[in-house]
Amino acid sequence: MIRNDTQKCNDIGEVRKEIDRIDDMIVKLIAERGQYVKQAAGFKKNSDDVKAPDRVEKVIAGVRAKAELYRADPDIAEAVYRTMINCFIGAETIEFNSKKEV
Ligand SMILES: O=C(O)C(=O)C[C@]1(C(=O)O)C=C[C@@H](O)C=C1
Repeated sequence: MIRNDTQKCNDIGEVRKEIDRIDDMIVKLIAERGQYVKQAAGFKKNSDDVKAPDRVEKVIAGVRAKAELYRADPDIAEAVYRTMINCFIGAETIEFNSKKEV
């Protein structure tokens, strides 16, 4: 759930409790996203397909637009996504190579 009604915190403990709550959601979503990225490997023919640079740029453009909509910093969203997708390409490459060997 997206909450735009952020709470006014009274101390750093309250701030960190909210950050920990949000991190729990983010990590769960990274895990879920990762499962779909692994599945993507099964539909690809070669390592260029795995890297899919055109798709990466589409994802980044979409993420920047969503960041504007939700009042997040688009540069932060892009940097986070570029790092995350690079890591996912690594995981997808391992998955792709393991399927090839079967
Ligand atoms: O869309 C794909 O083809 C994916 O494999 C997913 C994904 C991503 O994490 O968004 C990962 C690897 C590719 O570089 C492109 C995008």
